[in-house]
Amino acid sequence: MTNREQSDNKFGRKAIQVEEAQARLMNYAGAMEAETVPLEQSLGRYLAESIAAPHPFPAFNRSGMDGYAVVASDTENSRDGGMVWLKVVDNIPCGAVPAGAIIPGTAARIMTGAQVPEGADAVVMLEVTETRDLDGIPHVGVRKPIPSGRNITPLGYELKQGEQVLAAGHKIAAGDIAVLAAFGVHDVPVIRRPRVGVFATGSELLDVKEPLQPGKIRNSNSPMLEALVREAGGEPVMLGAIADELELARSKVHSALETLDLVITTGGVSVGDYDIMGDLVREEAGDMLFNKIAMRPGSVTTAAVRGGKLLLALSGNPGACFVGFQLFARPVIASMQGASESFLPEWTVVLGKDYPKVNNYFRFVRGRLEVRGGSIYAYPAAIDESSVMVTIKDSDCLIIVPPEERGLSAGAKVRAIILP
Ligand SMILES: Nc1nc2c(c(=O)[nH]1)N[C@H]1C(S)=C(S)[C@@H](COP(=O)(O)OP(=O)(O)OC[C@H]3O[C@@H](n4cnc5c(N)ncnc54)[C@H](O)[C@@H]3O)O[C@H]1N2
Ligand code: MOO
Ligand SMILES: [Mg+2]
Repeated sequence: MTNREQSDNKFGRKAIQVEEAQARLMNYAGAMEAETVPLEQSLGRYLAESIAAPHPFPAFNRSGMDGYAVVASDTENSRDGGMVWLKVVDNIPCGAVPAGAIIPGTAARIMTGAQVPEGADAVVMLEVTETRDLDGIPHVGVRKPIPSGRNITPLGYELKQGEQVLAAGHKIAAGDIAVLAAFGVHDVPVIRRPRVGVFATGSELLDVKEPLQPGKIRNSNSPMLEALVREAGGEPVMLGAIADELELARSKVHSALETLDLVITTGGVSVGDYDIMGDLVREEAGDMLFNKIAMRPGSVTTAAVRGGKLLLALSGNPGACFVGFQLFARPVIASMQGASESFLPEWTVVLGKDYPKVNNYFRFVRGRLEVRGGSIYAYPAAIDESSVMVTIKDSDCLIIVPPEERGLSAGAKVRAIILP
């Protein structure tokens, strides 16, 4: 047993791997109920059902140009530079229904987006036509043959009726909203957002509005977590900060878990005298999922289940709190919204500069991505200790540094988790 393992054992802690911790959490991160939201509020929500096209799209043969709808074979005779004159029998603006079919020798003036009349199989663009009256009747002259189908988008070109267009669990983006609107889905079936209680523990914590006092710090993790929960699609319910008192924490946790869907705390999970969240979870060992993970930062991240609901106790150290959220809270919140993909994407990137630090755990290093010469580079933050807050803002990825004997050199291929 290593020294580290001996000391973990003394405190009733046994480190598990990141994937194992994630898997244990996901067992309790089932999707919430479905609800409907107005289309204009559906951005970023996860679809509760798949959506199939209720009708073909487009629902009629659509003109792609302003010009004349013609029978293509009529224009054959213009092959040798001769002009073919067609009788103009209709004028079809967008939104109108053609008066009748086009027969050989006739044409209809038509606008972009308007319904192509029966019989017509091509649209000649306005710029290559001439007009004149013959016997007081308007005629259009076409100088070149046009192939059948030209400038017409056929019915069902984009989607056939019944074709699945959006899958359940898909996160709705602007393009999806266009699809839903086009199909008349004004009440969108989505999974309810989980209500996520957030509170901080720490007798040193001041509110953002309070003046600084000796030995104290402002609570920066709570507002950060509020933003992270919102970004992940959850509905944050801010429960303030409490002093490091076990009974206070116990009643806060219990009441929050009774009314909310998930509770996230920050602080007090290590082995210090006032690390009450660690004690709280240990005391109710039957409920504990884990209290040590083989990772840095955030090794002390702790989780428990009560009444089927998750308590995720993140470290107080800001860097560890942030990383713990991205690795554990974000996928849980996504999965509770029925997301088909709960985890952040991982890319293979090139390490931009040496990373000499080593340890026997996986390390998730805050980094910045840069594209150069067709390759994606990731630069580790200048200071990335767990206790450091300020470089969180400079990071758009977490570089995964495996537990190696030696550090990594610039140019090494590494995996990186891409932050939203
Ligand atoms: N003897 C040991 N000491 C520590 C160990 C260990 O294994 N043995 N682990 C270290 C590691 S790793 C971490 S990470 C921290 C975890 O600390 P806690 O989760 O118990 O967090 P606190 O003790 O409450 O606070 C740590 C640090 O973070 C600041 N903090 C706390 N809450 C907030 C907040 N809401 N906003 C901003 N900053 C916050 C707090 O003031 C402390 O500076 O333990 C190590 N120690
Ligand atoms: O494991 Mo602590 O959470 O490094 O930073
Ligand atoms: Mg502590």
